[in-house]
Amino acid sequence: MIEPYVEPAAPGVDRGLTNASELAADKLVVRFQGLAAISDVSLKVQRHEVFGLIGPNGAGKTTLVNCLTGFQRPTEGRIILGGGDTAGWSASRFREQGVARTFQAGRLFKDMTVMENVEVTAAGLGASLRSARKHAKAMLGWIGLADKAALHAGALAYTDQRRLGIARALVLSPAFILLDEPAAGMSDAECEDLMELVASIPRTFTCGVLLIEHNMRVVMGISQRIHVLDGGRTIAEGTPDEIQRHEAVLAAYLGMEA
Ligand SMILES: Nc1ncnc2c1ncn2[C@@H]1O[C@H](COP(=O)(O)OP(=O)(O)OP(=O)(O)O)[C@@H](O)[C@H]1O
Repeated sequence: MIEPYVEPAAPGVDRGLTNASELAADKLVVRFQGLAAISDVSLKVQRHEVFGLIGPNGAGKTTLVNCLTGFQRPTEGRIILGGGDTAGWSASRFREQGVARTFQAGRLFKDMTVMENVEVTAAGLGASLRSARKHAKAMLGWIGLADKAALHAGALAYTDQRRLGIARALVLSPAFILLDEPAAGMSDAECEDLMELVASIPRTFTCGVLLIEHNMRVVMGISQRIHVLDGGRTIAEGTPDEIQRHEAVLAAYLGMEA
């Protein structure tokens, strides 16, 4: 059961970073030395939803998320945040404007405590240390890591490291959070907890979620809409029910464990 999130009385991190109701890719193309990793992909993530992004290995999911967060410049096309073009924005500008992400590899400060990991992230956006600490504490309580706040991040079990990554992204008070395979390596029971947690993000934080996930039970269970890539191209978009019956999707996954 997830605890209610209690926002600290004096938030140091501005919650109104952006009023954007949508984060969109418009006719996106990314080429690496001539190889098209993304070809003419358009999608829109809305602030009230969990939006799943799936596709076989090498489909272009991470490249797309890299573009949506300023880690990769599109070769063609645009990334639009709340109707405004983001051309030329750095990754830190995306973060400041309310687009946060987690990474497959975690990227935690392993020698710092769990609390410090969240605190420095909040402080990095300009919050005072006191207010960053308040936020970090509230966030760790919500995500279920309060009792591990004093441990080194490197000492956490893998699944708790994933939670910490999400806590760090959420403490930035984002309008959108992009989660790269949060369920990787988790047991069925851990996946259940994660599903409950991720599904609650839009209403708890007024924050849209883009979820890359290979675990079909997770992505089908909590996404309102799902976009499917294969070989850098869009092959389908729809509700979980529609996607599970979609012929091109079934063909793309044929022979793969889904
Ligand atoms: N920096 C890069 N330089 C060259 N090619 C790249 C680079 N990044 C990705 N690619 C290629 O682009 C294609 C899409 O890769 P990407 O990692 O986006 O796929 P993915 O759907 O996230 O895969 P996975 O599910 O395995 O993480 C692949 O063919 C990959 O080899």
